[in-house]
Amino acid sequence: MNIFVVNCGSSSIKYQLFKWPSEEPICSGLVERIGLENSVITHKVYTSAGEQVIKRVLDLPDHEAGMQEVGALLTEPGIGVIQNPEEIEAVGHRIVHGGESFVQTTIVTPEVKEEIKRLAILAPLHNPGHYVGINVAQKIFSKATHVVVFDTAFHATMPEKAFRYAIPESFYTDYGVRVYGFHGTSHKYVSEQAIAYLEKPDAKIITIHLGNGCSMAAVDAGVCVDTSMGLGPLDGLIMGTRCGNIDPSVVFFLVSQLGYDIAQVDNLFNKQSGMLGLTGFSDMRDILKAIDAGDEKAKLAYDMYAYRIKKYIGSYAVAMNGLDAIIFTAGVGENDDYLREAVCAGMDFTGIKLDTEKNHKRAKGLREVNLPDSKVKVLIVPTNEELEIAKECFELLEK
Ligand SMILES: Nc1ncnc2c1ncn2[C@@H]1O[C@H](COP(=O)(O)OP(=O)(O)O)[C@@H](O)[C@H]1O
Ligand SMILES: CC(=O)OP(=O)(O)O
Ligand SMILES: [Mg+2]
Repeated sequence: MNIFVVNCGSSSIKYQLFKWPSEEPICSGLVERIGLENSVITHKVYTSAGEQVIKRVLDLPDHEAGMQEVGALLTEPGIGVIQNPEEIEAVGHRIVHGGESFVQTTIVTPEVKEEIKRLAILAPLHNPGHYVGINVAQKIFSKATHVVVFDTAFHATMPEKAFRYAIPESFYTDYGVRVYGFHGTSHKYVSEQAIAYLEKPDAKIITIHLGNGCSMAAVDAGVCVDTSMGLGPLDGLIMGTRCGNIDPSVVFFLVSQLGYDIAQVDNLFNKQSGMLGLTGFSDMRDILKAIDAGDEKAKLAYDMYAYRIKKYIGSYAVAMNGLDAIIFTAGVGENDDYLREAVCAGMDFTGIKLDTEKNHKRAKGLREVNLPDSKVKVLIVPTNEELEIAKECFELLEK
């Protein structure tokens, strides 16, 4: 079976085509910097002779333009991996927010699409892209069964003391106002990889997913017990354009003193804040360049970003009463060695001792970058949300 997986992030589309059940990747790709100048498509075709990489720079204003470009690449003469889009039998879509209605992997129906669209109120940076992604993919892969896999699913195991907010109960019971948590497919995938690597099914692990959106999870014996994002993907860590954890008093101040309306507050916190608000750049590579050029604001923002992660490591280690491993994953977590160093610096009392030399080495795959006497393993585990989604997709269709 050919399973095509689409992961529309806030600024990117990741996609991968798999042969299933052999789990063989046929091609994959990444559309980056959507909505910014010079969007880049990196498309990889896997053959017995090796990997063929096709890179194209073009301006892609939105997810729709990106998806169309991806569809054309799959069948392009010379590099195409299929003759006809009808050869794709299933498409798995990554969906950030399924609200109370959807937690389990589900086949796309018009009702499912409407609910995903409606939930854009809770995930304004993601659900609109997902909705467009499903519609465009349904046109291109019209013969395929389309399936949605939710970011929230892995967090459904959290105990009530972790997922409830300290506001009157009726907001939870009547309206579902609670912590949902996101990036679940990634937290699940990397924690399972680490458990297998450590050969320790009862390991206490903190997963640190640092992409454009950033979140952490406390995973005890394979089960998520807490996570840093909340009702929507805005709480917790400092992100590319999102502020993360902030005192709600700031909202009162913006509204009562500065005359903001709620749409402006939403726009400020989701799109103009985080690293963008602090430095003028949302992409960590631009921030690293600015730091190199002596930009003090960029340096402060980087320190703040790392400091926020440290605080969650501390609280999750205490919440689980122990810690066997921390995992860095996603764009920043996997690639930014200076950030990993900044997070792990001065944490010896927790048992975390980074091997700076190993940490700076460029390498692929799961790797351990702690010193031999570190009580806590420091792991870099490349996430593979696409593989996990294909797996969920296949399991559903098999039933
Ligand atoms: N070599 C690198 N060094 C530092 N940051 C990097 C590097 N490569 C990618 N990133 C950062 O990773 C982030 C995107 O991560 P990704 O997981 O692809 O995000 P998303 O899925 O949310 O779109 C960007 O901020 C980008 O700057
Ligand atoms: C939930 C979320 O923030 O996703 P992303 O990192 O893809 O923006
Ligand atoms: Mg992502």
